Formats: sequence, C-alpha cells, structure tokens
Amino acid sequence: MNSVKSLAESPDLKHIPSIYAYSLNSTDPPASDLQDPIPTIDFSLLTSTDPDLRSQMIRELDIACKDWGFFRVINHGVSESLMKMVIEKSSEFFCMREEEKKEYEDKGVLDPIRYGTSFNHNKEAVFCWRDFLKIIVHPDFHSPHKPLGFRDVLLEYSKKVRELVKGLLSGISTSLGLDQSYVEEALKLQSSLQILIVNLYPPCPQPELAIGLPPHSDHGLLTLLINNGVGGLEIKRNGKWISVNNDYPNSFLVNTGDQLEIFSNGEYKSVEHRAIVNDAVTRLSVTVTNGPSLDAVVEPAKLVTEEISRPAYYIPMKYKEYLEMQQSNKLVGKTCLDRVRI
Ligand SMILES: O=C(O)CCC(=O)C(=O)O
Ligand SMILES: [Fe+2]
Repeated sequence: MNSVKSLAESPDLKHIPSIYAYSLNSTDPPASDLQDPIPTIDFSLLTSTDPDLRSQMIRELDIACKDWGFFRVINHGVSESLMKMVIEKSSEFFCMREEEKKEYEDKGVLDPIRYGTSFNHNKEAVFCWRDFLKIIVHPDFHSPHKPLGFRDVLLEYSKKVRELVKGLLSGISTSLGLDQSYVEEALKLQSSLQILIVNLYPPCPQPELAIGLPPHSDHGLLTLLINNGVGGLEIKRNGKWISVNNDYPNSFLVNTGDQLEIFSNGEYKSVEHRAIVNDAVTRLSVTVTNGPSLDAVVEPAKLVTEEISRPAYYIPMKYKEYLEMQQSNKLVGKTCLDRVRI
C-alpha cells in the first residue's frame, strides 16, 4: 500500500498518477456555494425541560432530516478543546513514519483498527486521493497505542458523541411519531456500532482531476463530522452539488445514513455527499458513524408504515450484513441501498 501522503510529499510531483484520474460525471454541474442556510439544531433546546422549546426543535429536526438529510448541531455539550484535541492527535497519527502506521494496515471490514488508502483499493479502478484511519470505538473500544494521548482523547470523544447521538435519535424517534426511546430499543443502541474515521486529503497537484471521496451515502444512522477548517465537503441537494464549509465554530455537521432511511421507510433519506481536494493545504476530517447494533435486524418501523398507510419499501437486513456489503464493494452513490429496496 502506498499512501497518498507519501506520494504528495514526493518532490516535483506535477501530475497525478493515472490511477487517480477520476472523471466527474459530466451530467453533474460543478458545485455552487450554498444559497439556503443549512438547518441548525440547538441541542440544548432539543433536550430542554420546557416542552414547547423541545417540540419546536423536534419540528426543525424533522424538516432537516426530510428536506436535507443534513444539519449543523450547536450547543451540543462536547467541549471545543476536546474537538480540537481529536483533530490534533489524528493529525499526529498521520505524521508518524509509514512503518509505524503499517502496524494497523487494513485487514478487512470488521478489523477494529484499519489504516489504509482510497476506499477499497482491491475493487477500484480509480483510487481516491485520501488516506484513512478507521477505528471501532463501540461496543468495544479500540485505539492505536500511538501517538501518546490519542487513546484518552478517543475514549472521551466517542463517549461524548454517543450521548449526543442518543439525544438526537430520541428527538428523531419523536419526530417519526414513535416513543422517544423507540429507536434506542428497536435498534439496540446499548451495543451500537460506532466507528471513528479520520480522512486525510493531502494537497493534490491536479485537484480538478482527482476525488477525495466519490459520491456516497453513509451506512449507519447518523454521521457526525468535524474538520481542520479546510473546506471540501459537498452534499447533493435537489440534484445539485453544494459545498459546505464548516465555518461555524464549535459545531458538528450531521448527515443521515442508510439505516435511518430504511428504519423510517424512506421518510428520512440518506444524503449523498463527496469530498473534493485542493492543491494548497492538507484537509483532515474526523467522522463518527453511529449505527444500530451489528446484530440488529433493521427494517421499516411498523408504526411509521401504519401511520401513513404505506407498505414497507425495504427488506429487513441485519446491520452487519449491510455493512459488509457496503464496505466490500466500490463506493458508488446509493447503490448499496438499492439492494434492499423493494
Ligand atoms: O471528509 C469529508 O468531509 C467527508 C467524509 C465522509 O464522507 C466519510 O467519512 O464518510
Ligand atoms: Fe461519508
């Protein structure tokens, strides 16, 4: 495995090797800067003891999930210093020598710590301009033993993010017309699968020819994202790509995933997104995908289908099987979801 980081650091690199030449779909117009403001969820209001304030936020959460599949969360209770440390320590990991990082070389989908490049280079004809570190942090916690202090930061961060996700999913349960603890119980969130992913996108000499991550949706319920202040994330909205810069300090960007689309019977569709690269600075993003328990069978919630008198649009599937299917193929839009759609 050759990392993009070492390639990008090679002196006099003017052109990308042809294996990285990705052609953006010609039917896709280039991304425009965002016109509508991204919905903002104030977590302190969502968890407020004042029922009116909570109801108002739940309505906004419903709109965010239905119309966007994407929102920003503020007043979330995770300290700014912890978020900064996550970025800092993740960045230190990638600065270690290749031999040190290779200890964690990707050995397969459910390998607890996976260092690698692209998405699934065994299956891809074109590689992504991206190196990654994926760590399973729940139900069992794992961490690389280097750099110093990474483990403590990851442990604290994953716990805090889980609390936040639990609160968001309880709001989503209510907004779907279910009991507030319904999602937690039905999808066995006590043993939820939580994977922390660090994406590293080094500067690229021909950014218009390469892609950081191709269009895809995430497999879990909700993904939370922070980055090092460098833009590059784009989401598909009403058929058009729009760039999203996390220029709002101390906030999380959240997107809905495939398991939430299935569970909500298509009410909350998972959002397609991609990462583009630039020729000036390294971009680093840290995402946490929060899913059901690996052994939970995910299907449209009966109450959701009954309430709006619609048949189920997705077949039941164990989350573990879905995850293995998504991770062992190429990353192409929402094609994985098509396999469970009726
Ligand atoms: O780097 C980004 O902004 C997007 C990352 C992403 O989509 C992912 O980790 O699934
Ligand atoms: Fe993603």
